[in-house]
Amino acid sequence: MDTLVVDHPLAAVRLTLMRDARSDSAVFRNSLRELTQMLVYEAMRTAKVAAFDVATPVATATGFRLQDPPLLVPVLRAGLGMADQASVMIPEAQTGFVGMARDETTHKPVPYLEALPQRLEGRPVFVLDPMLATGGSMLYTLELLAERGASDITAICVVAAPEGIKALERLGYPVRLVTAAVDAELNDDAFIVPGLGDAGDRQFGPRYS
Ligand SMILES: O=P(O)(O)OC[C@H]1O[C@H](OP(=O)(O)OP(=O)(O)O)[C@H](O)[C@@H]1O
Ligand SMILES: O=c1cc[nH]c(=O)[nH]1
Ligand SMILES: [Mg+2]
Repeated sequence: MDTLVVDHPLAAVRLTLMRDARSDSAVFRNSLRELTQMLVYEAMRTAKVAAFDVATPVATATGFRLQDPPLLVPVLRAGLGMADQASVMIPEAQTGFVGMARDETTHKPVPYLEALPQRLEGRPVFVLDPMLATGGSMLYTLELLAERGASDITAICVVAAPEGIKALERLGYPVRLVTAAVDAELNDDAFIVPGLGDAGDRQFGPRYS
């Protein structure tokens, strides 16, 4: 799988604030927003543009517009904290939603929301979820997207575990990964180590199912 680790001092500083257990939810959310800006910027580096003439006050210049703005798909809850900033970066983008929560015993995702276009052939999709741990939640999302014909998918994460990356590679979905870090491993609770804890709880507090 094509994996881009965004290794930049400004990204590292935001990631550090997110990792720091002393950061409160306001600091955590703000750091996630700022980091999302950098991840989306890098994810869009290879986006196709269409050229057109634009009149400056002086002469004609070549201007550019995005040829195929991606569909943004935040995975609730934690991905919600990335959605607004991704839309700021790509104002032309539309947004679909997927919601799921891991069962704390089995670590398998339990879906509760699916709001996506019926057809996604030829349309780039950016899945927004800060955490790729076992990969179960991302795989479920990729399945929904592939069923609708998506074949150009970018998973934008903050921290990825090797186990999750391997799971994505094993199933061979048409996906590339953009992340701020690849961490060491998962612990017995399937949390990423060192990770940053529960990205949903750290933004919003405990989950009420
Ligand atoms: O790779 P996986 O093992 O599937 O774990 C990753 C998932 O866990 C987190 O969500 P969580 O289930 O905690 O829900 P939340 O966002 O509501 O907290 C995270 O945002 C991912 O969606
Ligand atoms: O470390 C982890 C693993 C799954 N979900 C999280 O929010 N954090
Ligand atoms: Mg959570």
